[in-house]
Amino acid sequence: MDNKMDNKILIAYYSRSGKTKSVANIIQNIVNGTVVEIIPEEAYPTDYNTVVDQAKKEISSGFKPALKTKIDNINDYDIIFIGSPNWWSTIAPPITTFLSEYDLSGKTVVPFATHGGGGDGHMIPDLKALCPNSKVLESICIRDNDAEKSESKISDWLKKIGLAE
Ligand SMILES: Cc1cc2nc3c(=O)[nH]c(=O)nc-3n(C[C@H](O)[C@H](O)[C@H](O)COP(=O)(O)O)c2cc1C
Repeated sequence: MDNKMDNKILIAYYSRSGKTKSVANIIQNIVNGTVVEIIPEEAYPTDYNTVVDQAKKEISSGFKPALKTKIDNINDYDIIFIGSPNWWSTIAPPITTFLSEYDLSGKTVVPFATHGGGGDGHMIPDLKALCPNSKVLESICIRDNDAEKSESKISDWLKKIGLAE
């Protein structure tokens, strides 16, 4: 697959503290495509303990925060990378909103995640449940402190799943 020829790749991510953003940018450098940051209308608190508490409540109640980010042309994309930090072993609520707002049926979805030591928990089954009619490729999960220096790992993964040469 020559991704540099068709620009039908979307790389959508949520990142509160920049780690998932770094991974998104590394992916973009390799596969090209359009990077879109998923921004909630209300930013999450910068204080760690406050956001951890808030996230716990949001996740347990299934809260879907409104998004500032709107994608008008989602149907232009065939391959959609979706990046999230691990929050309480699952995807961050803005990603839950994103997957609920956009119908990705028939598209190829490529999850990527960052974590603080717990790996990807149940992020992938939770994500798959929100896009049941998509083809979900093998994901990658990067430790937060390794995000900026994970180029070769990311490149190997992209080759393995057939999205890089
Ligand atoms: C609200 C919250 C919950 C988190 N829960 C987990 C967790 O359950 N397991 C884990 O390994 N890391 C957890 N982390 C750490 C983040 O997944 C990790 O630092 C991630 O790389 C942050 O990504 P970002 O910089 O793109 O926001 C949590 C962080 C936050 C803010």
